[in-house]
Amino acid sequence: MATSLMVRQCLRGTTPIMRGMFWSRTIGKLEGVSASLRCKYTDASKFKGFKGKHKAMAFGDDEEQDRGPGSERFDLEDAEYDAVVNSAMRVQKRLQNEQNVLVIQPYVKWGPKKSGSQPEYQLQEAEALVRSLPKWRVEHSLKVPLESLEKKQLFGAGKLEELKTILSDLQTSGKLITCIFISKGTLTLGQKQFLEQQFKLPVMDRYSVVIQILRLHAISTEAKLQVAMAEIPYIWSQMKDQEGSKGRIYLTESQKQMLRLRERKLKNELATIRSHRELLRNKRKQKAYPIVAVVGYTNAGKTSLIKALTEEKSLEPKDQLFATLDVTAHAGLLPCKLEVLFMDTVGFMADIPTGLIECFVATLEDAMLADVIVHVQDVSHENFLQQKKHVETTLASLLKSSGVAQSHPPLDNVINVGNKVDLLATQGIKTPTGIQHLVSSKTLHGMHELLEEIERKILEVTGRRKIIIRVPMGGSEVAWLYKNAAVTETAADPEDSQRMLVSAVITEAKLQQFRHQFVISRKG
Ligand SMILES: Nc1nc2c(ncn2[C@@H]2O[C@H](COP(=O)(O)OP(=O)(O)OP(=O)(O)O)[C@@H](O)[C@H]2O)c(=O)[nH]1
Ligand SMILES: [Mg+2]
Repeated sequence: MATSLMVRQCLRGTTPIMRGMFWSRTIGKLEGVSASLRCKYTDASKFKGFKGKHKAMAFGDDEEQDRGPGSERFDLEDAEYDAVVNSAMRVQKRLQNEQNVLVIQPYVKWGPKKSGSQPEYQLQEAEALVRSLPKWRVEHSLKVPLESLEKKQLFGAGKLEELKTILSDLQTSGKLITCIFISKGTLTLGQKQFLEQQFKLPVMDRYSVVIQILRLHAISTEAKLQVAMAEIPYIWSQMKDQEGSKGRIYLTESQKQMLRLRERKLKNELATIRSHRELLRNKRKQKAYPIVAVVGYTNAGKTSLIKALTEEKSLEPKDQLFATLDVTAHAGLLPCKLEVLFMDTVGFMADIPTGLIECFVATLEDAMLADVIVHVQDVSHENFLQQKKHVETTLASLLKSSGVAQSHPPLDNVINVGNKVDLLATQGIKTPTGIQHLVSSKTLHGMHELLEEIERKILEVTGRRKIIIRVPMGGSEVAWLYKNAAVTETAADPEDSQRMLVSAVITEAKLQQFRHQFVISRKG
């Protein structure tokens, strides 16, 4: 049901001939794979052996597939909840409006609480978060050194006066600031209320800005549920603060009950989706499609790289943080013509509160169970080494906490790829330490070499071999090979007109089976 629905959806816009081709080639072979159209690379010479045949498949963009058949629908729209989340996050209603934002990046100058990232880069990232929201723009931004980020009112009296003067100078110089983004994970409700009184403007923290972006970018049911789930710890934390510091009750008993019920329902719903996802994963494993997960820091070019590797036109890279929130799979061909699935994933980012990340961890399970992981890094970014470190540390801890590490080799199946090489000075580019391939998803530089490396790694980790085998013309051997291996080429045998040469990629186990069935039994 799920497959046929998705296939039907994906075939919209294709011609009858294409549809015919699709049904005959795909059904019973690729589970849940969508439209397959031929198209050429702009610079095909760079892609020897990779002719551009591809298919795209999006796990997570089909509701039936997301949820599993027969599951009940959970309505995310709830006026009572909206009232609660709006007051906790403050900005929902203003999301559609234009905002001129003053970005403040507080940072600890010395001591153990000093962040690993330099404040310049943290500020750049904070600005990029604001720019990821349509109609929001950075009117002014500044870094503020502090002794600690844990003070009750965040800023001391002197610093606060300084900031108020800066704000009033900006207003008098004609810059109309409409809200203040303090780029710290979470501000307590007390801090927010105090600062809003002082600045007479709405104040947002990193958690609430990221949630706004995620809400906008969530497309699939799973992503929407995950974002809804990610909001709940934030509301609880804001409520706790209000009760603790002021002794007032921020949520009524019925609102608390509503929140608990919503949390429970979301958990159940996500659990159902995840068990269905696991089922799909197992099906894919049975079909023996090797899987290449593409991971990396947000905006590194993961989606662009997959688009370049698969020619999948529907993929839309965007200059926004957290543009991709759904794990999607896109079929591509390796130079040996073996079909593989490239999985696009959610980007990583430093200084994101744990409550937020946790909701997206399960989405990354598919990536963690992949045969090969391509770690895309933006080598044109000044801070790319720090970004690399952040992704590696997070991936390693995800592997450990999810228990995947026991069943899967630790990150030794990773290929480190440096993307956006076209943005580096052309003279004397040196491959940075730890990077195996320098590529440009824009100019397609280095793509063929990368595909060859992916192929080498895939064959190694999945125990597959490339073989050329001589079989009787039209015999059952050929049919067997088509069923059990990836046949990449067939040709007439120049030495024997009764035989043909079949090139195939096959696992060692299947090769043994072939020998047993056709070579040994014939001898016997
Ligand atoms: N110049 C240049 N720009 C690139 C290259 N690869 C990607 N970009 C640009 O970088 C931006 C981000 O690209 P995406 O592919 O969306 O990045 P992503 O890693 O998928 O980002 P998220 O999904 O948000 O985590 C887009 O504006 C791309 O056009 C490249 O090789 N060269
Ligand atoms: Mg993306």
